[in-house]
Amino acid sequence: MPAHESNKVIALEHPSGSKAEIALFGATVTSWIVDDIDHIFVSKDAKRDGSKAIRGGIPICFPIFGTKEKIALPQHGFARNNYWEYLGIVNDNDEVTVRFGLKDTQIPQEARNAWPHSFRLTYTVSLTEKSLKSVCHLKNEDEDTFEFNTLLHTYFRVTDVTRTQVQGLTNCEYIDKVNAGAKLVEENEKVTIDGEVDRVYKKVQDKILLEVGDGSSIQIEKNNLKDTVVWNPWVEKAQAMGDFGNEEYKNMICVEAGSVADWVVLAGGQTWTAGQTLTVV
Ligand SMILES: O=P(O)(O)OC[C@H]1O[C@@H](O)[C@H](O)[C@@H](O)[C@@H]1O
Repeated sequence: MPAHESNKVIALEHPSGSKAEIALFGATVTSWIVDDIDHIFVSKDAKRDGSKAIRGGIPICFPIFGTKEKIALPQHGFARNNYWEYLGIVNDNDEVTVRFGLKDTQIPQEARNAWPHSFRLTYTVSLTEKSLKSVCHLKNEDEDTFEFNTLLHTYFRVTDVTRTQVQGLTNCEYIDKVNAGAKLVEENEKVTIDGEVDRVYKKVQDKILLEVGDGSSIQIEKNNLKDTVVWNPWVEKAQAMGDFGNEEYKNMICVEAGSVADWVVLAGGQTWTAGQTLTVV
């Protein structure tokens, strides 16, 4: 991709005034504005030249989440680190939809060697007055079965993370990544943030609610995704990240819908569809 196109962004506008922007790099949603408020966080220090996954927005983790010993891919896989093909916008009265595509032939040979499968990933982002829907369609173009993980790594913009609350995780088992991977059960009715949090909640109900802390809430509804990751880097991790401001942990919370605790198995020739809808309520 020529350098001048490396930060190319597709803009969506709905007749109601809601707006969204999606970067071709990683097909990463970088803005979602409803009633003049941008609900998506992107760091002021995010790299926007294709040299690194965009720090913020909704990067897509695929085909792995985190790192995997046996698969020599960078953390969270290759989908967020490559340019996707722009497949066009469709406008109808109720929603504006854009489509992007990523195939194995579009990713570097090194990544194809690490995860040697033929696939076609189509990603649609639809904007309505109050909602943003993201859907992944994955086709296994091999004859053999493959396994993968995927996750919509959504960074929400908040004014004070200590005032946010996540509702809907009660009684879910979770892996506490800041506690040596301890397996715990969520006992709180609402999850709050007052320190570093990095948890993989398993088998989560499809509708959960993020109370932003200023009176507004965002409903996060996932479809065909089992798990929810909640992440805030807090002080030390924020300082350690080169593409994240030292104080920015106060203004974001990641609530990430995915299937990451177990592999998803997709037989040759089959298609798998999953996604999330965010709605300002
Ligand atoms: O720095 P990255 O690769 O974008 O990852 C950010 C975070 O992403 C979260 O989803 C993970 O649970 C964290 O462990 C990780 O630190």
